[in-house]
Amino acid sequence: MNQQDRNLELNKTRNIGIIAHIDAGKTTTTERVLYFTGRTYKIGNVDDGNTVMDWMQQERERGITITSAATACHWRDYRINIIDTPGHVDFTAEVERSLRVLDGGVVVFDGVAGVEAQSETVWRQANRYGVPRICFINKMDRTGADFNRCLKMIEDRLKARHIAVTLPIGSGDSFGGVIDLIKLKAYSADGDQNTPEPIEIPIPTSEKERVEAARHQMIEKLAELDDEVMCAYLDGSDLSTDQIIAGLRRVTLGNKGIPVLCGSSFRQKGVKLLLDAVVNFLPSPLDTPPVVGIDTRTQAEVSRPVSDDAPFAALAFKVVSDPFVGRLVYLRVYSGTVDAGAGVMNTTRDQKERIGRLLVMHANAREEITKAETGSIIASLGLKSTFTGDTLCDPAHPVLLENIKFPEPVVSISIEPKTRADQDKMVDALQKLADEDPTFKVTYNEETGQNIIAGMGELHLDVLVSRMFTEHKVAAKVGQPRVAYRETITAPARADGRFVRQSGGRGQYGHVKIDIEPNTESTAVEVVDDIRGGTVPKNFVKAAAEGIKEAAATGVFAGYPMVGVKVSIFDGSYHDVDSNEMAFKTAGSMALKAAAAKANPVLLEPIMKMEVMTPEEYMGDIIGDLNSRRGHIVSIEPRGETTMIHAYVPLAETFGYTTTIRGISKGRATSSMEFYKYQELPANIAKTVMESAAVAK
Ligand SMILES: Nc1nc2c(ncn2[C@@H]2O[C@H](COP(=O)(O)OP(=O)(O)OP(=O)(O)O)[C@@H](O)[C@H]2O)c(=O)[nH]1
Repeated sequence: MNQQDRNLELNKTRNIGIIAHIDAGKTTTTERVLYFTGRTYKIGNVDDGNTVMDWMQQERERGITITSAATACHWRDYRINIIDTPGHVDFTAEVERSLRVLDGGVVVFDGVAGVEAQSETVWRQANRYGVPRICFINKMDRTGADFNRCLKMIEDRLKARHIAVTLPIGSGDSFGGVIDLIKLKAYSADGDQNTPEPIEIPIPTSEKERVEAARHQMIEKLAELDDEVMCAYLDGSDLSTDQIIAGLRRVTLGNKGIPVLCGSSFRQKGVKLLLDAVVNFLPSPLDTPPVVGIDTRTQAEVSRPVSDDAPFAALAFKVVSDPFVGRLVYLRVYSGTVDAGAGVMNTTRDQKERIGRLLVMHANAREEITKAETGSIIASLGLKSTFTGDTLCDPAHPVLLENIKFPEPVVSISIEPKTRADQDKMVDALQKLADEDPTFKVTYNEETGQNIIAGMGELHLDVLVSRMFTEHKVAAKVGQPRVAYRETITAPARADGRFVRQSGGRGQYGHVKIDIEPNTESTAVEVVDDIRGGTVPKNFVKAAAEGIKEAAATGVFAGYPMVGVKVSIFDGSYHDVDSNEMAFKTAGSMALKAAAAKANPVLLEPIMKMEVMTPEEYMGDIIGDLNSRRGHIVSIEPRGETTMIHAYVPLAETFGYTTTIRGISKGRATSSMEFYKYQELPANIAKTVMESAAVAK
């Protein structure tokens, strides 16, 4: 297909994510973007609960973004596909999956709070995916907002080379607009949606010197990072606007520097310049490297060019049960095109699938299309067994792209419906929610007869339980949250697993010898076949390895999954008649249990990285409370009139924390936390946990 036949030239497409810490203003910024790009005709406000992006009832009630809705809009003659990602770490899966499919990111910061811990996490995630970024220092109208402090924090905490391309005129109450350092123009506000230009004002005389210095600094930094700009700079010639933009684009795409803008989304200042920056500096799909996957026929690595003419390959990155249209699967098309109604191959599940309808999503409105092209982000209907992370491709050119990695849940609760009659409805609703959210797991505990749900934090589960009520009309009672402990070993050990039964006719015989040792590098349980001289046939070793893995998954001494263990099966014996795979599976499991018992087993507990922002007067009480929760205070920093406390706290001690700090601070302190790492549980607490695990059995 040539470029003219396309809906839009590929170089005029931007797939971006707006990513940031909770409350930095992502939703408000996205709303303004949608307004200026003409997709919404009324400005929505988060606080009134009428924004377009936060369309789920839950989000409206809580004023937070839970799912990342993909939405398409047009700016100048570019198409921008935006994925709104939530800032709450409990919903980290959303950020992870978005980063995987996006080409560029807009990182929004609160002008007062600056770089917060969660932004550091997201920044690191974005580094991992090599996503080029620009920054937007929002909320410059808030008292205490400080553009320079934010720049310094970007440098110190994110270790990023920032290049300020706009300057604020004043801040807080006197925030009067934004100066564009590239075009050397000042704007008081964005104006309405009928023009792409903001409302221009003369550069205030009092700002002239500062503007000159900042522009000089911008060009100098750019010259340091970009050879072409350096040449022009050394020539002594004045750089043109186009030269500066092209230089900034190269530096951003090369992840060498980060253009930084500022404004106030709420007051509609600086958002149109931000849109210009998105199209000027962030990559089009053509700027990203070709996607790499495995040819499932040959197992060879293959790369697919970013072209409509290449075979179709796409990644499913989100599943939503839409109450009106059904199961929507969001796809990022990496190469080729696909028609509505086409038969495709799901290589992750080795299954044929049929794409029904294709939709471009505009927040909560949808537009039907007949063909999805390379580089697009679209939603499809009709896919029955495609899940988040799956690859869809042309059946004649099968390719498997890397799956999206999600963290394992760290907290679980039991759940039962309020009325017996609702049991089936509840299970169905939970399955639908788990289908949408890869960090939410539903299991049934045979021993207790309870349904267990597990997720990334108390809030995560709380939101899912309320969604079950609002969207699926099932009311449920939940138990106390329980920590997802892990088992591991701290010393090497060796043991035999011997399973022998002799009862009448054919008996059972399985025997393996194993060595186990801790592996702090990984959370996996790795089993290797070290059998020499065929003392045990391969298929029996494989069965024993399966037995070891199964035993490790359900735990060997306290019923929690085992992590970080290396197992080597180095010897054993078999019997010509009595040996079979089942017997070796059991022997493997017995060997692991015996070896683990000798290897100083310990329980690990999840530790959360917590951040509390509080007025100074409550600091003492909050720290006292954190200490009583086995918390470890990492740092205390003044931030304007508030104080930021960083701490590590065991997850088990954080249940109900939001209510506690609300009490201590009369509602003025806020906290956020995210999973940090697993750490050995103190012996006295481990004893209690093991005793209660024994009782539950
Ligand atoms: N003063 C001021 N307030 C703002 C600005 N932008 C957003 N806010 C307010 O900040 C709060 C959080 O804004 P959101 O847009 O919901 O932030 P978010 O980052 O999307 O938050 P989550 O969706 O919960 O992750 C709301 O009360 C907004 O009205 C701004 O430019 N200035």
